[in-house]
Amino acid sequence: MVGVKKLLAATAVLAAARDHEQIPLSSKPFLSSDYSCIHPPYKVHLVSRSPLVMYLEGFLTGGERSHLQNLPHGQFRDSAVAGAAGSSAFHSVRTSQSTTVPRDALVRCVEDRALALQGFDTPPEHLEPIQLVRYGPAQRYHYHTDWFTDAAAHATAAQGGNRVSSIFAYVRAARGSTGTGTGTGNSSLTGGGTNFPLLDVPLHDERWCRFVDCDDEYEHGVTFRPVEGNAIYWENLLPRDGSSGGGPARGDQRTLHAGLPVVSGEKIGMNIWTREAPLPPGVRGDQFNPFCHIPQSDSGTHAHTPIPWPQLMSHILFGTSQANSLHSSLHGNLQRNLEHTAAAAVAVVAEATRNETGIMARLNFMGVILNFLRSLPRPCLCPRRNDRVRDTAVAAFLGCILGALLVNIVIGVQAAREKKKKRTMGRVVGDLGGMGGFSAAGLGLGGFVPGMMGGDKSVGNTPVVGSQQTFGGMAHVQQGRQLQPLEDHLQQRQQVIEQQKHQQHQQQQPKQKQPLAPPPRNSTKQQLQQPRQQMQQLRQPQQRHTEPSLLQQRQQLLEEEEDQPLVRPRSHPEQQQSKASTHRGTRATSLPGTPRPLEAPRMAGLAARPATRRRP
Ligand SMILES: O=C(O)CCC(=O)C(=O)O
Ligand SMILES: [Fe+2]
Repeated sequence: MVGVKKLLAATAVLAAARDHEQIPLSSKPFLSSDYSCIHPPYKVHLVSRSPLVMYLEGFLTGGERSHLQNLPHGQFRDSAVAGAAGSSAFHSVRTSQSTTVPRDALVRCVEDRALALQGFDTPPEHLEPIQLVRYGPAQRYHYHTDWFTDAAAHATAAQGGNRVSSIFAYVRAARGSTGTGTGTGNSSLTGGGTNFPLLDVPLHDERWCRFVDCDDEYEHGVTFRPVEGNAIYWENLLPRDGSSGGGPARGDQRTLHAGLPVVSGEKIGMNIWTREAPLPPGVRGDQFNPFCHIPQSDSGTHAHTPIPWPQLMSHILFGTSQANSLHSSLHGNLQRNLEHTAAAAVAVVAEATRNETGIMARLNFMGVILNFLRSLPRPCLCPRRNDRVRDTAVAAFLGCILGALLVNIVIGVQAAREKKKKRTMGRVVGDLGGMGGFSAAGLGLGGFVPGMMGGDKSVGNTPVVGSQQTFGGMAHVQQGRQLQPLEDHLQQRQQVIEQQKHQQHQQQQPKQKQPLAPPPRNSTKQQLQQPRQQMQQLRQPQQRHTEPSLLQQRQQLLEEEEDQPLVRPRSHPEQQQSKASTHRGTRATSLPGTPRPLEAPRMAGLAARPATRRRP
């Protein structure tokens, strides 16, 4: 027993040291016990009623932003998108990097805010783990929807259904890398706006220009400028009107959007996605994992209240009364806190068999293993990457076997001295099996089994079922034939723009080439109205078209356009800044393969057209 106690003491020191290490420096202030969740008085501005889009001014506090900005760089991985048949894939449609955020007190505070925004009825289990996405120069996220277009693969009832809503918040919009920690504003970020091409909202008031690119063409929909701390909220699914026949809710195509390329500087955004139903156990990372579990207080705010492990271990080692008190002190959390329940059970059994020294030693050692596993740093047992879960689980398992061997050798030596060889050998074999099984069970609860079930469900930034990446809509890009609805929208939209530009081009032809009667006085209005009517048709939800088209074509056009930015006359210095801030030149008007219109008439046409959002 003396040896075991020494082992306990060593374990305590090791665990305490690791517990200390696990908190990154930048996170300390927010993870300390005196952190309290205070929601900022953010303002809500309605952008669109249908689809519901709201602009949230000041959604994140400065402290929250700097905490999120200072996450270790290594945690960001190349973003993946949902592939066909439920797989995920890395694709040029998303060149940014992303990571999920550990659910510390600060992150849970932001989660609570996101839930409160959506009413008080959405349980936290509907929230996907919060995702950060980081863009450097030239990085972008092409047009996509956040709702899963391939619902059968990503949005079954068992997977929590589809994404009801999205909140995209600007965590950082500044120059340089987050490593410098100088997230002081967005003065040096250019590009990186969030564009909703199918949003049909006339934002005429000048006050919008702080948040949207007022200099943008009407046909481009709405481009939100990346303003630190602000966020966009939108609803992804159409209201159920009976036409879905009790089937899955349909996604709203008007929520198509893109993260436009960053030209210079760095942008970090944050995705908070809410599902229709609770996510399966394990996806949120800390719900059914006894080693990672953080109980929820009665008030609904999350509180991390584990019993210090040395205290827990002393309960296990000494006597029933402590075990009982431990049991009662855990009463409120029993159902959610399997770890403590298991430890208490070990203590109770140990107490009941106190007279049997051998059994006592074994049970105690099991308690030690349990507590040792529990005392390991959370990134170790609740790692952010699934492969680390596996590695750690395997390593811990081997450690347990070794530990069991050691104890049994000690017991064996003692027993041999007492000349009870036969009995000892039986006990050694029994101990090995028992402890190995116990260790496996503990590890299973601790993350191994959740990691195996359904692939990757632990918190992490590797491909994980429906939670760790932006999957929405990107199955379109993977499989051409699935692209149809959104492609069609984009192609038709492109055609409308094309047509409009063509008309303008015609109008700009020298007079001698148009010897016929001058156009009626309202011709300009007609020109503008016709495409606008067409655009409005496009923006109707659920409109289906059958002509084939390619989303990539539009992306190629955008790239071409960025390579050759247009110089346009600007009337206001703020307009120039606004334009520069999102790097939105006029979009190309021709399909790939067709010659680009000549620059001069195109510019002349643009100059003649009062189609920007900003009104005089
Ligand atoms: O970066 C942006 O502006 C938008 C990002 C986005 O839509 C996403 O991550 O799903
Ligand atoms: Fe998105």
